[in-house]
Amino acid sequence: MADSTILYTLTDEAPFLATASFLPIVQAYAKTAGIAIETRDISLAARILALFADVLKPEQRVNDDLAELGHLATTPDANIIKLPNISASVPQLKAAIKELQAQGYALPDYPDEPQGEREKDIKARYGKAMGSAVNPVLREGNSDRRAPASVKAYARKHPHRMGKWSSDSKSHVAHMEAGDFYGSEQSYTMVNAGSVRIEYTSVTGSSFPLRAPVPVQAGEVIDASVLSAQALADFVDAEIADAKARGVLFSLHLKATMMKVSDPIMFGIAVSRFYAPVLEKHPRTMAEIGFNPNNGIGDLYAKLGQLPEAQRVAIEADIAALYAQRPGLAMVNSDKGITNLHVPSDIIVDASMPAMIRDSGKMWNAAGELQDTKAVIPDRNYAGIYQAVIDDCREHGAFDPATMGSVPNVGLMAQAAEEYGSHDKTFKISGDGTVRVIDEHGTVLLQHPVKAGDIWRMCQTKDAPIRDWVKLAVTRARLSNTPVVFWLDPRRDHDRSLIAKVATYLNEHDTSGLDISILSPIRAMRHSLKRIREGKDTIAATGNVLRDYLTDLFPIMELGTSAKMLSIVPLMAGGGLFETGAGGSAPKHVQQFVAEDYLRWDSLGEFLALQASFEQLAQHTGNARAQVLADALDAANGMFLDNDKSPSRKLGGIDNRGSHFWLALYWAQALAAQTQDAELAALFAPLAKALADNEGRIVEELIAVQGKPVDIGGYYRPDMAKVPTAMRPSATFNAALATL
Ligand SMILES: NC(=O)C1=CN([C@@H]2O[C@H](COP(=O)(O)OP(=O)(O)OC[C@H]3O[C@@H](n4cnc5c(N)ncnc54)[C@H](OP(=O)(O)O)[C@@H]3O)[C@@H](O)[C@H]2O)C=CC1
Ligand SMILES: O=C(O)CCC(=O)C(=O)O
Ligand SMILES: [Mg+2]
Repeated sequence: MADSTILYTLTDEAPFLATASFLPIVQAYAKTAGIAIETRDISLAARILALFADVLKPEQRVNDDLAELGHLATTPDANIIKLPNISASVPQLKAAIKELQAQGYALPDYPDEPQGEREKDIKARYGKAMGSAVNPVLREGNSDRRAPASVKAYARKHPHRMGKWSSDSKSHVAHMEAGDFYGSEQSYTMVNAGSVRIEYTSVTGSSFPLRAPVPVQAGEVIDASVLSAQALADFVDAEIADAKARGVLFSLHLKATMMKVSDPIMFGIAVSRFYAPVLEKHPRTMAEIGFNPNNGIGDLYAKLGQLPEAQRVAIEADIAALYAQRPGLAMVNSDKGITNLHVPSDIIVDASMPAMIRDSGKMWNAAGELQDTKAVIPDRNYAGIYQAVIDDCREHGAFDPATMGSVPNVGLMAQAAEEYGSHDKTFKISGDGTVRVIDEHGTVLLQHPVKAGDIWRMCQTKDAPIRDWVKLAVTRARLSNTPVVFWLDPRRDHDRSLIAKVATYLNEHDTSGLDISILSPIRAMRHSLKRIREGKDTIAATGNVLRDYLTDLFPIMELGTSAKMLSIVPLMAGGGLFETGAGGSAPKHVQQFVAEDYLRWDSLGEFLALQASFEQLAQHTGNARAQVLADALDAANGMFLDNDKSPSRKLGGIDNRGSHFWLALYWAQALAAQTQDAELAALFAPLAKALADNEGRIVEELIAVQGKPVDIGGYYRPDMAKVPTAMRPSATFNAALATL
């Protein structure tokens, strides 16, 4: 890679569309400082194509850009801007395969139940594109996510609407009391580097390894835990009955995308229990059509079409009768009849719980009204934090974005830390027995009795990332003069291992005058909420899961969205990975765009990431102009916020494309006005003038296209001839940019 190169990722859905409008601006401006902005395609479609190069025609083959970026992330030269991408559930994966096949790619179908070696290989390959397959590869550093001061000031000036809370809200979180991962966790800190084997022994005494030995480093923390399938099923049954008795909606919140092995199984158990009367009445039909509850009840609806009319109608009637007896299900889309149990990727806990909390603790019912809800989050490791927020809102009312403080996050994330790296060590257990983790000397480090159907998993957390995480927390506390709380639970074995390491590594730093504490997650939540109501900030230093949860929760409460977050990953090898915002790829936005040519995606996260990326490049390469670009972009971001140029939600205002115009204008103006680099100022002065002079016309051209359906020639792999046309509809703006 040339010195002055920034790699900008092409991803999926809304952020991909936004890139078609924003990237030409960035490339034009960056060029003036000799900076090349190259793209790398890590979309779901591109990742699938890279995995199946051997079955494609030579001209259809694509480079494995993700592997390239993953390697780069371990080098000091890395400067990567990473937009959110799809972490595909099985239904999404199948839809992407179908679309690519229709576009002429000879990909094999996804085999649900692989027969023979060839199909097993196909399924294993698709498995690599499934779920959270990108972030863990790139995240070779820990996470620093926060609302920059300008963004916080904007939110205080323009507080978003927060649903009112009432003290008699019946909404609550339900979790298991036993038999979950929390209750069974065991942890061990490796003394020496080497490897461990994961061995299953049946009750009859036969043993086999569940996978190849796992390499481990000295000082690495390994954990194992097991979730009882029976206990989960019993729990779900009880919660269905309780939701009915209390007259609240039933909703399930998991992370089936990122926890791609465990959580689809848990989701499937909930689907099986909720629809048990129907599924148990028609077992043969269910097997015939190949219904898999792990893919959601949407899979059943999709497959019912294969049945003869009479049979289909009978099952549909049984489902309708079941709905009359069951508690109401929370809806993902009540207009379209999409329930909380339809597709596992529709109820991703990090985004779905904050949305509920923002909406007065309610979710949508089938009639399209908001209603109190039972949020089912089975495992106790993290469920309690959401109950703490609900308790706080019931007692004190909704949070006030105009006055509330902030909770920045320093997250332990590097090298697939903790649960988020566990999917290749997570197993659905085939029969009753024991699972053991054994070192090279034959010493049993961890062991659990298991039953058929249970989910057993092992997590790994390497020592260097823990040390780096503590350092990052101290650095952020010092730089921002903010107290830091480590969210660690002394009742968890893993967290106790971490508490010991945190104590050790804190000693490596000058912590004089800093306020550093360790609290269990529920206490840490209560403490942070109390302070936030007083307008005070508290850094949350958390593990990987809480990082994910809190960096949607707090931004959504404080800023109305996680799109406005600065999300930096200082890579341990010295480079920088700049994530954009803390949210996802917003599928709902694409639906709206295709229907009415209006994209409400907010690119502020991209703007913030770009500023940080230019700054890193300036420091790493000594390119002074990169710093001028960064400073001017910082000023432009301030102007953008002051003038409230984020896309509005509805047709008629400026959308994502319009917001890019304003950013380009403010950035050009800031570059023309700066005095550090006179040549650069002279270069941007005519553009700044042209954009300002033509503002009315450009905005008009951008708004004129709205209101009609738009064809982008594909969802997972849109047509690259159609997308730029759709995303760059202002001839005047395009012509002005071309003069640079
Ligand atoms: N870093 C990553 O790569 C991440 C990827 N994902 C992936 O994204 C997909 C969707 O996930 P989901 O959990 O639904 O979460 P999303 O964050 O995509 O969507 C939830 C809602 O958040 C709002 N939102 C998020 N980002 C923006 C933005 N930049 N501008 C405006 N609004 C925004 C939208 O609200 P509204 O509709 O009200 O405007 C959106 O509907 C999944 O495939 C998931 O795996 C998820 C999280 C992170
Ligand atoms: O990688 C994913 O699937 C989601 C990542 C995510 O939600 C986050 O990091 O906040
Ligand atoms: Mg998240």
